[in-house]
Amino acid sequence: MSEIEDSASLQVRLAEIELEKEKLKLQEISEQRQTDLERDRMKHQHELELAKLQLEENKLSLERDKQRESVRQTGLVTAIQEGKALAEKMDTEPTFSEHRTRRRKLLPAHAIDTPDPDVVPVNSSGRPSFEDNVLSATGDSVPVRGIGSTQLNVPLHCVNLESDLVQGEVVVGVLSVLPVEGVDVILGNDLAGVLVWGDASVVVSPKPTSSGELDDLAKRYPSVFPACAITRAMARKHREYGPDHSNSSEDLDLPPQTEHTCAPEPPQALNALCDALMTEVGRALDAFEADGEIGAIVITGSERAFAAGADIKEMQNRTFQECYGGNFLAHWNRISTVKKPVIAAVNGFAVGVLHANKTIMYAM
Ligand SMILES: C=C(C)C(=O)SCCNC(=O)CCNC(=O)[C@H](O)C(C)(C)COP(=O)(O)OP(=O)(O)OC[C@H]1O[C@@H](n2cnc3c(N)ncnc32)[C@H](O)[C@@H]1OP(=O)(O)O
Repeated sequence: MSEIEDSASLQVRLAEIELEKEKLKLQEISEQRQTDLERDRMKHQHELELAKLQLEENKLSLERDKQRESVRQTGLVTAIQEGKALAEKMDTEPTFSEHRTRRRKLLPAHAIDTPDPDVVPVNSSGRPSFEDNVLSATGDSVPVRGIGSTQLNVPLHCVNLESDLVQGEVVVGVLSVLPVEGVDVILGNDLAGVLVWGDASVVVSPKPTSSGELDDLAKRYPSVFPACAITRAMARKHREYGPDHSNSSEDLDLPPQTEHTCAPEPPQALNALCDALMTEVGRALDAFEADGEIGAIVITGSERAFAAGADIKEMQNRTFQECYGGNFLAHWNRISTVKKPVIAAVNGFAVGVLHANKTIMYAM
């Protein structure tokens, strides 16, 4: 073979190889396309399946809603009819709840029969047969105080109630026996709102709940406790109507009261705590503390004001340094060192700074 022929056949071979390579590439691309197409097809089929299932579910749910609505309508009619009959019966036959019905007519709620699996069916007596249908149980329970303060754990059930007070599914605690014969469901205020109220009764002659026995402290300090019980109202009654009309000290067998009046000169309507007044208060406190007959001290003011605070007229010309350095108001501290109980019977304005047992109070 000549060299030219060799070269030509080599080139042909090379061209064939190139061709082969191109063919393989095309095949690869075609296969890839096939795979992509197949994947897309499968994906679309899957989506279609899902859409079909969703449609089916929607249809079922629509059907169930329709059934529920129909049951609700039937139950409502039944409950209204039963309610009317009961209301008529209640009008002629007063029962334990007579006082309630006089104020507002209450109709008992009844559980109604329903094909819905999560609602309790009722038996022929109208009482829900909870034991027969455990599907109504929520799985929860609540502690309830029973007779004699015993604690019961009451299972919670989901029931369908139809009454004038409550409609629809509610969660209730279930007891095998209810305390009132003929009553199947007792509604609390949380379900029935303000339409249900307790059996509050008015006591015509109230009796004190305590035995009237004095406690230990009252026995140890007999003069202190009755004195502490004297209120401003009693003191005023004593002042206004005199001892003859005051039933306070005599009826309670209190020790005699000592009254001390401190009035500034000239008298100030609002008891501004001027120097003279506070000096007089200090003197009275000394005397009361020394008097063994006095167990406690009650400080009161006038009808309009307990006190108008420090006397502004006295203060107005003094500088801060004068007040602070000169122990201005130092004699006020006497009230915080009294060892007997001091009670403030406050009426009207109580302004400024009050010292009481080392506590400083701002009041108005
Ligand atoms: C220990 C310290 C530093 C303190 O206590 S500081 C607190 C000092 N006290 C005050 O700032 C209270 C001042 N008083 C008042 O804000 C008003 O009088 C009150 C208590 C709200 C009552 O008001 P109103 O009912 O309108 O009565 P009002 O007409 O003001 O007072 C009646 C009279 O009491 C006088 N008065 C009232 N508070 C007074 C006071 N703290 N010092 C001297 N006079 C006083 C007042 O000047 C008036 O006198 P007059 O009839 O001669 O004009």
